[in-house]
Amino acid sequence: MPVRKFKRIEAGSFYSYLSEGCKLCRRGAKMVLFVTGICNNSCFYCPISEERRGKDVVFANEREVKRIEDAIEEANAMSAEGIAITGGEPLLKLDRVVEFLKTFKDLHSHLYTAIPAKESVLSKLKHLDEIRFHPPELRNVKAYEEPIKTAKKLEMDVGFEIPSIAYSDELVEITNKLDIFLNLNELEFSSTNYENLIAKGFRPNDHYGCSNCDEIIKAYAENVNKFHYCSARFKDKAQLRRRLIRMAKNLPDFYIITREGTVICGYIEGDVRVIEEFLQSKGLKRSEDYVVVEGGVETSVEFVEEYSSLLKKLGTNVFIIERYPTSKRVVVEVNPV
Ligand SMILES: C[S@@+](CC[C@H](N)C(=O)[O-])C[C@H]1O[C@@H](n2cnc3c(N)ncnc32)[C@H](O)[C@@H]1O
Ligand code: SF4
Repeated sequence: MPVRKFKRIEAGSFYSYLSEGCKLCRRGAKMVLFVTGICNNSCFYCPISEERRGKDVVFANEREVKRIEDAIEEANAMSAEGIAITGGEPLLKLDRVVEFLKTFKDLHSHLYTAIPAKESVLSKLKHLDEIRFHPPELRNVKAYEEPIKTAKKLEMDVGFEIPSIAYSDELVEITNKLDIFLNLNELEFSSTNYENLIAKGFRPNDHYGCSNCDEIIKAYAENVNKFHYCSARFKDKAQLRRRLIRMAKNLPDFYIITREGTVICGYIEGDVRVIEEFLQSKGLKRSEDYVVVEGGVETSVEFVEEYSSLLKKLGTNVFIIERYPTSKRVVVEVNPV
């Protein structure tokens, strides 16, 4: 990979230009707002999961959003400094986007879209700081020239963002001519695009990125002035891990935070009323020393180790678990005490 003008190389990612949205994202400080799973395009590489694809669902990171308060709660849980508005196609739900922009107007915002939106639409996106256009399958790139000019006029930072599927002379020419940035994502494999990508000749690497896209990446890197390449490994190893650590730090102190951003704690499974009575009799305070979760209570490792026999006599099951600090609490390891 060429290194001539690139500022930093980390986990395979490198850049000559980094937008404010990318700076925050690299620090794990962006909350991803998935505005709708609906989209009128059908890119062969679209990575959207079955759970979301084609469905009018809203998520803030992994948390399903039924009311705007759910998104606010998630933003607080990770001390978000910015929002990344995506989908599906967010501009198909313009009112929702406008509402999110208003709610989070004090945070940095960037939006992904495959629609070459007109001024009548773009001008409604008040408070939007940054916009990234994606011409589906790199077709009809010219259609984005006017929207790019309009977005610049509206004082947004503007760029293209595409996966590394092919080199496009036209896209590079417009990027340099209009002095915008290009974010090139390493083409990522998912369960929903895997067969399509294999059929087109792409091959996955260890990080579900692309093992045979190097020539395409190199060509963009050599020809685009404001360039940023974001690898699948970087997204997983740095970006996600940093967001997890931010979330973990907002949990009560009894959780042990690992380098990967997971947390380790004691988990007491059983009748919450009985467990709470016991914990409080030992001087533990709710929210500070223990947390009520689905199916039981989480508390410190030391506590469950010390009181496991008594807790079992109360009819509970006692474990030490390692889990993600996210709203879904995905458990990665369980050890009975
Ligand atoms: C999934 S799209 C959703 C928003 C909007 N529909 C769009 O296409 O811009 C968000 C971003 O993911 C990028 N993308 C799509 N498929 C990808 C893949 N398989 N690997 C890496 N990036 C991908 C797109 O270029 C876009 O910038
Ligand atoms: S435009 Fe975006 S959401 Fe729609 S199919 Fe393409 S990548 Fe997926």
